[in-house]
Amino acid sequence: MNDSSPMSPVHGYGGAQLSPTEGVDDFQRLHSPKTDYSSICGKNVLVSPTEEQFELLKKRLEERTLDCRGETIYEIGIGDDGSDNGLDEEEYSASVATLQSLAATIDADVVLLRQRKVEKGLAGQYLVRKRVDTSDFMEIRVAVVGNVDAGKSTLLGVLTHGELDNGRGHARQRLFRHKHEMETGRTSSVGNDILGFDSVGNVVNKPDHGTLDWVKICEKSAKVITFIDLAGHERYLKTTVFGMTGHAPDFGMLMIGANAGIVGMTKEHLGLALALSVPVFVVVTKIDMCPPNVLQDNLKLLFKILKSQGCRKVPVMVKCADDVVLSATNFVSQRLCPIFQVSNVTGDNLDLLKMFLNLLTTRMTGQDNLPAEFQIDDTYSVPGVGTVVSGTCLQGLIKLNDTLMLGPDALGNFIPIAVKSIHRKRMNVKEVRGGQTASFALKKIKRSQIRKGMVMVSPDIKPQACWEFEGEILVLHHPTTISSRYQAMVHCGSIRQTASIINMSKDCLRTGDKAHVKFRFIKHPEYIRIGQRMVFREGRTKAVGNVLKPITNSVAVQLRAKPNKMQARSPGHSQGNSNAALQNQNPNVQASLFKNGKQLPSTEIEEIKQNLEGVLESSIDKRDLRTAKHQKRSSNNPNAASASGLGTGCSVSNLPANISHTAIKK
Ligand SMILES: Nc1nc2c(ncn2[C@@H]2O[C@H](COP(=O)(O)OP(=O)(O)OP(=O)(O)O)[C@@H](O)[C@H]2O)c(=O)[nH]1
Repeated sequence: MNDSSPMSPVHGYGGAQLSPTEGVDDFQRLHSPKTDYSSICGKNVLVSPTEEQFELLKKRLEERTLDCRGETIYEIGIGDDGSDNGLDEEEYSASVATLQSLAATIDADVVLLRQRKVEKGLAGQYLVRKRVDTSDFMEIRVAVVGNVDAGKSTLLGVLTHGELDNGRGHARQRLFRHKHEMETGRTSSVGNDILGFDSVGNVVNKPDHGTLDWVKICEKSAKVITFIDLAGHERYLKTTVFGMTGHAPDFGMLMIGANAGIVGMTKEHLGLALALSVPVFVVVTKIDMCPPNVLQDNLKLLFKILKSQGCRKVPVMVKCADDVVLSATNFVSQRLCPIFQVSNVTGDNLDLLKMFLNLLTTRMTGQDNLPAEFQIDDTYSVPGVGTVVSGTCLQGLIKLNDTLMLGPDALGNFIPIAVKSIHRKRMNVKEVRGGQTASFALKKIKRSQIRKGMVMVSPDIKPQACWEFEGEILVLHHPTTISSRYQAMVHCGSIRQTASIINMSKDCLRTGDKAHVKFRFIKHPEYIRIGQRMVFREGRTKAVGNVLKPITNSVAVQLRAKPNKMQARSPGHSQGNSNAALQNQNPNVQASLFKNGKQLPSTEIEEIKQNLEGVLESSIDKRDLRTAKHQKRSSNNPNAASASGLGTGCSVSNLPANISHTAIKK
């Protein structure tokens, strides 16, 4: 059955997935035995279906709701080929009645979204959503971005607390998490706010004296929107990038103040969402206080930017309920960019925005039978509970008391760990599945052993950490050129670590260049997956791309870690930072290179080096390289010619003895 058939979801709804699970569902669907739905293709099938057709219709409905985590949108009165559209009033009512009985069999409600006159009568779109299950709900994550003062926190305050703003920051007060945020009115951290909808699309948030009870909201909701409130100020860009990558948002809500227009970080945030393939919708706030000509000029510029080559979006101004349905049902296609104009003070168009949020559907629809993967974005130590980690389940199903592999630690190891309890939005649950965020209380582990960027995965995955990985990047901005050894922060999922370029397919990269690049993390190994989106940035320098290949077969030792003060004072460090870095990275080496605070004689170091042959890889920083080159020149040793390969990360064992030795000594 194709998408335009009378009993099929609207085209594009619920289709796209995030990269980690991309393709898996489709593959399984294509290869599982298919049911033949050809007998329920006609636009009249709902008018009076036979028993057999009814069963097929029910099966189809169940499949579709399962696919979209509990809901789907149906079209009534649209023929397969699109040429014979519409039903007369009687047929239409009979079809709606059939849809309602079908929905009742799967414990779902039916809500009319949009009805219209077509060539031969009526056609309509209906939302079929499973009724509330007090222990489960669909979760959609929306990252809220935009320049400082665009009204992000205010809008979230108004949406989640149901009270309008006074134009002087009243509504945002409840959302601030830090004293300095209260004082300055600026968001600095990644915050979460939730908005719950029941099965018929009503908002369930009911603040009690200004406070929201998350558990109550979740119990009453069929769908919960989690807003990831990000900082607008440039100073907090690192945190904002982390929010966009680490919290795996389904959508981005770009906020623009009507009077200020596209200023400051607006373009930066839009570019970030585009780079991470997060579909974006725009909310223009403060329309109550903006002169019409300024608003028009700013909207004109917004349209121009969205349509430009870099964005290639189709902007759609949402002015009525029909526009909402059309844009929500076609939104995941990523081309469409719905634009709302709202006021947090007068409440103008907030209904349309709420309706749109109610219709958004998750982009992660992974299957439960895939091996579980959970990325950690925060850690806590909760009195009486112990160590708690929060994050997003990227795929699979995690149940209470499951044992998962947690890691990688500084040595790249994963350890088995049991899940003691699971919370979703502060609600105690027994399981969490792909696309949902959760917090786990863990057994027998200290908070200090866990960091953001670690993962918890099913032992079936046999996870491996990597120091190095290959990626394909596009440089969005760099004032001059990027060459080998350039270091910047890699953001990839919840990983946030400086990495250096060890080699690349071009000599140097300028703004707009694409290249195949090999990266090396400088502090510790990480768990990354093929196809993950990544951002590589330092200040305003920015490159985006994909992970092509984690290099998991070697535990590379880094010789370029910055010496910390302790190391600088250590006797070994007075002879160079390389040994200190070796110490940092590998306790096996740590024990051996220094004894009683004194560096071992070079012969012994050489011996250790040989023992580690085939295991350790090293990179040598600029200073080491210079020293190596200097040594090469002064000794005029023909073997030293291979030192030119140092920049690409030779292994210690491959280096000519004098050079590796010198590098270690230096
Ligand atoms: N008149 C009017 N004022 C608004 C509206 N929305 C927000 N404001 C005011 O704009 C100011 C800034 O709003 P915030 O919500 O703090 O802006 P923000 O985007 O969250 O700023 P950061 O947290 O620093 O990124 C506050 O004083 C709000 O009261 C609106 O629709 N109309």
